[in-house]
Amino acid sequence: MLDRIFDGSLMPHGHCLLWRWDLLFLHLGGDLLTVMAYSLIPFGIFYFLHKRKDLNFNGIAMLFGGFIAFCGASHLAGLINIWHGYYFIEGVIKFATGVISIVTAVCLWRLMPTLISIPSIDMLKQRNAELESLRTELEEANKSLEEKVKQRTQELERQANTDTVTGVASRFAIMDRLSRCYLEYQRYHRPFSILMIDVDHFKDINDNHGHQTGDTVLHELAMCIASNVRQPDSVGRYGGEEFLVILPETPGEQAHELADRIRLAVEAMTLTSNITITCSIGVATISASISDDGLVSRADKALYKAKNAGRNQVVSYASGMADG
Ligand SMILES: Nc1nc2c(ncn2[C@@H]2O[C@H](COP(=O)(O)OP(=O)(O)OP(=O)(O)O)[C@@H](O)[C@H]2O)c(=O)[nH]1
Repeated sequence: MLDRIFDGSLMPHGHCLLWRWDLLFLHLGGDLLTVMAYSLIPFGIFYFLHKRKDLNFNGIAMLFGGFIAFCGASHLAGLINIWHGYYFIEGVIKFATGVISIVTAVCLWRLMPTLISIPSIDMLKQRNAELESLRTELEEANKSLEEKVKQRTQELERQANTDTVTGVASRFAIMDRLSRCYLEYQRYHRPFSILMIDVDHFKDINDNHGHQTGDTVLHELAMCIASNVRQPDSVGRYGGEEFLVILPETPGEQAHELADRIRLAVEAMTLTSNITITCSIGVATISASISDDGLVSRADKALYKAKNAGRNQVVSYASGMADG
């Protein structure tokens, strides 16, 4: 059997071409170029697949590469057979080429729907443009959402920091300011004072004129206090009819003077409800021995003293008063 396969004694193909140089040149040149090309193409395919591992056409590409390689081998056998008669080997190679070609063709047709569904460059460009416009829309929506969140956060912060009845700082905000003043005092030794202001007999206003009027009085009082302090000072509602004023860079004596100015201004105030009110004020100044809470407690003690002494007066905390 092997003898038959490797029997090169059959008539070489060159005899059919009558060994004419022009025919030999055409067959030889054509086959040689084809063999070279058919050897390079499979390598090109394998190199491409190696570089593009994301493509899922490995099977068909390998078949295609194999089919080309076998075609090249057929042409090579044809070349050899010009001088030798190995037609059996050429036949085997041709048959194998035929089989692999048919398999490749069948696989190609089966793959056709997938291949056709691969989007064209134009389709990809159009999809890309659609995605770009979608991205722009999303960015704009995101911007407007961020703006709304920012506005809402500012609004919530404003609500948390502002007392709704009086319009001055809420208890939370004024206590926060006090903590910061205290930290600054600890770090830079900047003195500051506080005033605790309380309306005298405010309960009577509520009882005689109603809660609504009471609210209006609190609002007008807050505005009066705010208009009598400097820009760096802070006014906040400590609770009920009590107001806390923080006076940065203000020693006790100046704070007392300012408190008395406020007291007089409140006394002279013309309220929309035609009521007159007075207030009592406790003054305390920071010192090394106390905390911010201790300072509030001292102002409360001084206020208590002012109330007990007959109201409508200012009392500064003195060391004789017991700390609360
Ligand atoms: N209208 C109004 N009244 C309030 C508010 N918060 C507290 N009050 C009232 O303020 C009054 C405080 O009364 P008291 O603590 O007895 O003090 P006072 O009547 O001012 O008497 P002295 O402080 O001792 O001069 C109470 O009647 C509370 O109901 C508020 O937001 N609005």
